[in-house]
Amino acid sequence: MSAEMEESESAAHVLLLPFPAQGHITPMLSFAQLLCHAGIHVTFLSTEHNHRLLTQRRALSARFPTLHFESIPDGLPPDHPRTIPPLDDIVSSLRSVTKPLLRDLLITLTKKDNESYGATTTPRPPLSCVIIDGIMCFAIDMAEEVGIPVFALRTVSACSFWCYSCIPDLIQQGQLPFQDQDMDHPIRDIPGMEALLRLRDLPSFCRMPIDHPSFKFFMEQIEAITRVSAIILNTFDDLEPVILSQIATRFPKIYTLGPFHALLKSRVGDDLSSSVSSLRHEDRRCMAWLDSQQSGSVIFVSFGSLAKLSRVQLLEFWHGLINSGKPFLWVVRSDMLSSGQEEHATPVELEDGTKERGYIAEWVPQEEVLAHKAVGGFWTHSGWNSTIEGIWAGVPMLCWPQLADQQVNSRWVGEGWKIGLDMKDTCDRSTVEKMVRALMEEGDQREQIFKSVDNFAKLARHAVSEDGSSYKNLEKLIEDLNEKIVM
Ligand SMILES: O=c1ccn([C@@H]2O[C@H](COP(=O)(O)OP(=O)(O)O[C@H]3O[C@H](CO)[C@@H](O)[C@H](O)[C@H]3O)[C@@H](O)[C@H]2O)c(=O)[nH]1
Ligand SMILES: C[C@H]1CC[C@@H]2C(C(=O)O)=CO[C@@H](O)[C@@H]21
Repeated sequence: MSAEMEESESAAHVLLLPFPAQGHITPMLSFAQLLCHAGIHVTFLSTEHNHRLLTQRRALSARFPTLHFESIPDGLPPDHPRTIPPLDDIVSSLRSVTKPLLRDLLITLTKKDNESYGATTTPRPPLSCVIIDGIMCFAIDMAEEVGIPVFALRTVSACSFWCYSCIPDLIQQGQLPFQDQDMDHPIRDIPGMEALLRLRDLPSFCRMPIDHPSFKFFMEQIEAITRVSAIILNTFDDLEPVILSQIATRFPKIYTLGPFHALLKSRVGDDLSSSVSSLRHEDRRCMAWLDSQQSGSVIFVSFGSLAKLSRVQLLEFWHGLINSGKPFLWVVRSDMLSSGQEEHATPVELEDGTKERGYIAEWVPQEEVLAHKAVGGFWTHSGWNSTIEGIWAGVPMLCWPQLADQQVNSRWVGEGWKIGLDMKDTCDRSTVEKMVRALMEEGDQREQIFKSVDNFAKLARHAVSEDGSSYKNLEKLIEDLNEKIVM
């Protein structure tokens, strides 16, 4: 046996299982690169559909020889739109089709002579750990059956994760479900955020009846994740210290490694493209448009990869933006309009206002956009990746949350960290105009927000530096994974 082989057999081999959506694949792939950079073998298991869309995977494997991409069917027919929500189709096919196939794969990968498995050429040591997305808990059964330790990477903020974890308590106390109640009613019983949340700030599924399949899905995940050996979070200690200590009362092992994209740059180097995990084609011409704008003048508008707008909402947002008089770069995905909402002619004042001071793109290199000096504000749906990217870039945020954790994040942005304004549950053009002006125009409010986000941006830089918490936690995780090798 060659020396290289011996070395590779003594390394850890981890299987990563992301939930099949952009906001979950991006952090999982950054995490994969961090592990590979430390010499750990990673099998990155995507659904066949997303595997095909990850066009940069060959370049990534060339850069990280211990990164192995594999794919598995999601069980949906080829012509299924795979839009989420709704969750029902994907969740039930993952359980019925993917789960048994995963079991077979785990059995194969844990064998000592699995080197020839799959299309990759670099040999892999036997699998020693599975790290699932924290909402792919069906995989815990399979890993337990095969006898491999399971960790969970939760792609939401610590505050959202904690809030989810406390939902069974709120149900037991009779605070949930709620009906016809004042949405500003305070929720006082989530330890660590006693005076902060109102009913409207709870995860969006709390607005559903508790027998709704999506509510049940989240409850199952909340329960199942308590079985994993460790939790990995894309946050940093100085951002959510109180909440992290609350989480530690229920989850004894937590690794906070965020912001992942920044830790990756700090560990691996600055030449990494932030777009390697993109499932969509990016319109890079927006960068030249930004170059032509004044410093701090542009509001960047992006609602992530899943949010849907009705035509009425889209028009209200558009009117509000135009009426604010601010230059804007807006990501309008072709699948963003809710189905059943036909296209109509666009009002001429919107066409003209956009030509004058707007740029609409299908998808952009968001991290680069946020780092551009022309960008002075970020109107976001408060997805966690966008929020932590916004914090890293030190850009004040305007929040319009829609789904799941976004309701919690936006409350923390507005009232917890005071790094932005929360516009949840409203979308009329005059509110939009007022909020955009408040975010972008000089004044006490903007100054306070800017100071606060700048402070967190500095703390984030410290976290990923050599003596920072995320950097050190990664070292600890690598050490722990290397100790878990099944020989
Ligand atoms: O034009 C764009 C728009 C977005 N992005 C990137 O796409 C990701 C979007 O992630 P996120 O902001 O978290 O939004 P979603 O795609 O909506 O993510 C889902 O997954 C997240 C992680 O679990 C949750 O926090 C969100 O609520 C959930 O909707 C980010 O990395 C963005 O940089 C681009 O690169 N270009
Ligand atoms: C479509 C949603 C299912 C749960 C995911 C989520 C989470 O709590 O992890 C947040 O928003 C969406 O990405 C997912």
